[in-house]
Amino acid sequence: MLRVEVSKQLGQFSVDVAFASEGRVTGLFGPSGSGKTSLVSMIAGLMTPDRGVISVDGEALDDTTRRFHVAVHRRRIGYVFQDARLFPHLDVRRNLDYGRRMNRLTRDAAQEKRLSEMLNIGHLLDRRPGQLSGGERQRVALGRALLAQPRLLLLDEPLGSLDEDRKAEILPYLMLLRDGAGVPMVYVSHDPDELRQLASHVVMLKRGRVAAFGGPEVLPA
Ligand SMILES: Nc1ncnc2c1ncn2[C@@H]1O[C@H](COP(=O)(O)OP(=O)(O)OP(=O)(O)O)[C@@H](O)[C@H]1O
Repeated sequence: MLRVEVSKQLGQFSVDVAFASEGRVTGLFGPSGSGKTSLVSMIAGLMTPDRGVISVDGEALDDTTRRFHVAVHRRRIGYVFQDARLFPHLDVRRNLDYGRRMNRLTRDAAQEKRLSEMLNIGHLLDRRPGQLSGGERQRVALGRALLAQPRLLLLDEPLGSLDEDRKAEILPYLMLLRDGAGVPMVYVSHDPDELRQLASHVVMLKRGRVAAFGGPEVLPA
C-alpha cells in the first residue's frame, strides 16, 4: 500500500495531500499546475515534505515527526519521465543494465528475458538511443527502471511526448507490465482516457489538494 500524507509550501503554491492506495496503478490526475509533479517528486525523494508521512507497504520513506527521510538512491523507487532520458552514449543493453549496476544487484537473467519479451526490446539491444523511435525509447526506459527492482514505479506522463498512434502502441505494454511485472505504479496523466485504461485507483488533484479519490469513475467523461 502507498500512503501519502504531505504538506509542502512552494512559493505561492502549497501542496496538502492525503491518500492511501492499494492499487496496482494509482493514477494522479489533474490540470496543469495542480501539483502532480511536485507530489511525485516527494514520493521519489527528490523533494522533502515540510510535514507528513510517505510509506510503501508499511515502510516509511519520509516521516517528518521523526525527521526521517530516506535518500533518493536508497528509496528503491523507479522513475520514468515524459522524455525517456536514456544515456545517449550507451547502447540499449548498457542502458538497461544501468539501474541494476548502480544498485549493485546481481544479474537476474530470467527477469531480463521476461521484461525484454514483455516490452519487445530484445532486437534493440545493440542500438543507441539516437537510433530508436520515441516509443522504443520509452519501452527501454520502462525496462531500465524495472530491472533496478523498484518497490514502486513512478511514471510522469510517460506518453506525453508521443503522438496518438505511438500512444496506442505503448499502452498495451503498460497494461502488460501492470498485470505481469508485480510492481505497483503511480501514473501521472492529464488524459482521462489513458487513466481509464490503466488505473485501478485515481487521485484527482486541484490546486494542490485532493479533489476526489476513488476508482476510474471519478474521472471526467
Ligand atoms: N520550487 C518551486 N517553487 C515555487 N513554485 C513551484 C515550485 N515547484 C512547483 N511550483 C509551482 O507549483 C505548482 C504546481 O506545479 P507542478 O509541476 O507540481 O504541477 P503539475 O500538475 O505537475 O503541472 P503539469 O501538468 O503542467 O506538469 C505550479 O504553479 C508551479 O509553478
